[in-house]
Order: sequence, then structure tokens, then C-alpha cells
Amino acid sequence: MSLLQTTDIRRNYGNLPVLKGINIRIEPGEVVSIVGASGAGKTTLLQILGTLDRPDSGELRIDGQNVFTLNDRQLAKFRNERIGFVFQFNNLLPEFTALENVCLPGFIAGTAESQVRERAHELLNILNLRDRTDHLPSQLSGGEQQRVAVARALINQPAIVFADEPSGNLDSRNAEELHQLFFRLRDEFGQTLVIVTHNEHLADLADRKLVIRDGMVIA
Ligand SMILES: Nc1ncnc2c1ncn2[C@@H]1O[C@H](COP(=O)(O)OP(=O)(O)OP(=O)(O)O)[C@@H](O)[C@H]1O
Repeated sequence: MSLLQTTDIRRNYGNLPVLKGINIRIEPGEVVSIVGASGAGKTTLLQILGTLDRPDSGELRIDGQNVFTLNDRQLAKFRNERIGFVFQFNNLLPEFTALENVCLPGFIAGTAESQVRERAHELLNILNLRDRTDHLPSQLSGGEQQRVAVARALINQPAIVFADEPSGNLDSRNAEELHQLFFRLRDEFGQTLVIVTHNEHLADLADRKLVIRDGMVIA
């Protein structure tokens, strides 16, 4: 069974059809890029795949769960436990340290504090942030902040991670480092990732590239 499967997902904004019947499958351990012109519907699709938005019609299964049959509370719990997110602007909480930011989704999930902290340290080590655990976001470089956001996305061992323009705000060296990190997570941990990007190099490095045009997957 695929890790993620959509059936005829449609989404309109008012009378503007933005997604016109999306059918995709994503297999465990794949890095899939989503590309397409501005306004093609990439972010709208990613928001729906990440269960942050509901489609007007169609079905989404993640890890065997038909997610839009869940009510909002059940869906929020599913999202917290099974899905990780990395956004262009990392949304780290400015008054919390790197370690605390990484721990937060683990605490929300109700996992034992000692277990969450242990895993957060482990992730920060893996992401080469061992010396940055007690820094506030403002005391970190853009690349470091984004790696903290990746650690936060991984704290609950999600089935899948969605990233929307994750390197859009980074210089080319930091962007390249972040891209290498995504592939390391795939290779070392079998992590599944779906990445919306305008970065052609990253899009081409992915195991598979989905091209969205005018609300449809054309390749
Ligand atoms: N909340 C909203 N209300 C109304 N229209 C919206 C809303 N969000 C997106 N749209 C419209 O839906 C279409 C698709 O937007 P979306 O953000 O998904 O495109 P995109 O492919 O991610 O573009 P970009 O590469 O510029 O980020 C656009 O025409 C956009 O104006």
C-alpha cells in the first residue's frame, strides 16, 4: 500500500477552480518534489496533503488512514503525530531555545518529557547543531534555524514530512546543505519527504518530480 494516496482531490476558491482532480501516490522512503509555475496550485495542494486544509471533494489516505473522515480534533492529533512540516519561514518561537522549539510538538503529543528531550538532543546532534541547543532563534544563522525547524518536524517520528520552499530564504551554500540533509534523512532513516520548490536543482535531485500545471498533475 502507498504511504499516501489521493483520489480526485478538488479545491475551489470561490468560483476559481485551483485543484482540478489530483490523483497521486507516494511510496515510503521517497523524496518527491512538486514543481510548477507560480499560481499553479502547489501550495494549495501541499496544504491539503498536510491536512492543514480540506478539499471540496476527493479522498486522501495517509498511512492507511482516510484522513478527511476525521473531525477537526482527531485530524489535529493525527497531524501532530504523523506529519512534519518545514516552511520557507521557519516559524520558530523566538522566546524559546532551539532545544525547546524542537521539543514542543513532542510535548503536545503527550510523550514523556525525558523521552522527548533525549530525542531532541539526538536530532540536534544528527543535524550538526550540538553546540546550538541553548541558542534562541535570533542567535542562529538562517541555515541553522532551518535545520532546527527540520529537527522539530522530525521529533514525533512522522510518517511523512512536507516542505514548502524550505530553502527559499537561504543562500546557495545553506540551501545546498539543507538539500543534502533531506537526502540523508531518506537514506539513513527511510524518511518520506514531499517538497514544493522553485529550486530546479533540488527538484531534479528528488526521486520523483510532480509537475503541476493549472490545477492538474501533468507529469
Ligand atoms: N486563500 C485563498 N483565497 C483565494 N484564492 C487563493 C487562496 N489561496 C490561493 N489562491 C489562489 O489559488 C491559486 C493557486 O495558489 P497556490 O498558492 O496554490 O499556487 P502556487 O503554485 O503555490 O504558487 P507560488 O509558486 O506562487 O507559491 C492562485 O491563483 C491563488 O491566487
